[in-house]
Amino acid sequence: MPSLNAAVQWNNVTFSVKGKTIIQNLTGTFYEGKITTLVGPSGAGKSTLFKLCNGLHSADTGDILIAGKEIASYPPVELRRMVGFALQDATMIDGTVYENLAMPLTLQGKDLSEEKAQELLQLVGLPITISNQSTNDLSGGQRQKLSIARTLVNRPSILLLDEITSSLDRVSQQDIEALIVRINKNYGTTIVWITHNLQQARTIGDYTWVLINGQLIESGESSLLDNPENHEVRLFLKGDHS
Ligand SMILES: Nc1ncnc2c1ncn2[C@@H]1O[C@H](COP(=O)(O)OP(=O)(O)OP(=O)(O)O)[C@@H](O)[C@H]1O
Repeated sequence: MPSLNAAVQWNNVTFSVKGKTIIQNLTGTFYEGKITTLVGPSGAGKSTLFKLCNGLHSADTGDILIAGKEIASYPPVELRRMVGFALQDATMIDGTVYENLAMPLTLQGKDLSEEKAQELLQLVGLPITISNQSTNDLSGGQRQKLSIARTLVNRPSILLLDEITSSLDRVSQQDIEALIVRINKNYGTTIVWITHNLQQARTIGDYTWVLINGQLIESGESSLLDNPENHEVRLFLKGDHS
């Protein structure tokens, strides 16, 4: 394997809520500039990993290193800029496309130029003419594209995607998949993508993690999904686990 840098390094990370262990002694790497897909049964702890990764949760024990530095050493604002987060429901403020796009900068007391807004809309495949339209008029696929464009305003080096295509039709899904691959290739952005769609995990991922009961049961190149070594992973892939 060519030598790869760690964008996020997990060393023996454990995290509990109200006495219940949610992430157990997890060690692994999200590689810089690569797409890692994250699969596992419902409740396995996938979204919790993301919250640990952008500072919404703190590990009880173990270390999380981002670009080689302990996560707690980053000021929260810098961490949120470095680590972008897009969710399934693509929450919008009540306002125009432009206002939503500008929001990450507005919150920092900065402006988003018209040129930059247009560049981002074009990048994600939205017509620049919708800039002044209300987000209420957008389709599900358009909202998700806008949500992704909004995370790119801060030029994150790591992008966490939590089931961003699960409520979309097949065509919009493929559109978003192509967009994420484009972002990864054009900007070298490290992508981590939680998905319940195993076909998507296999085709989009360079690497895949299988998380079951808070444990990283198997990880490696995404082709592992064709022939996993672990019995529990085989059961999960057959649909016997969720
Ligand atoms: N704030 C909380 N308080 C109590 N339990 C929590 C909390 N957050 C998460 N959990 C529990 O932690 C476990 C992991 O949840 P998480 O949302 O990370 O799983 P997931 O793999 O992302 O699931 P899904 O695929 O259904 O989204 C679940 O059992 C959940 O109920």
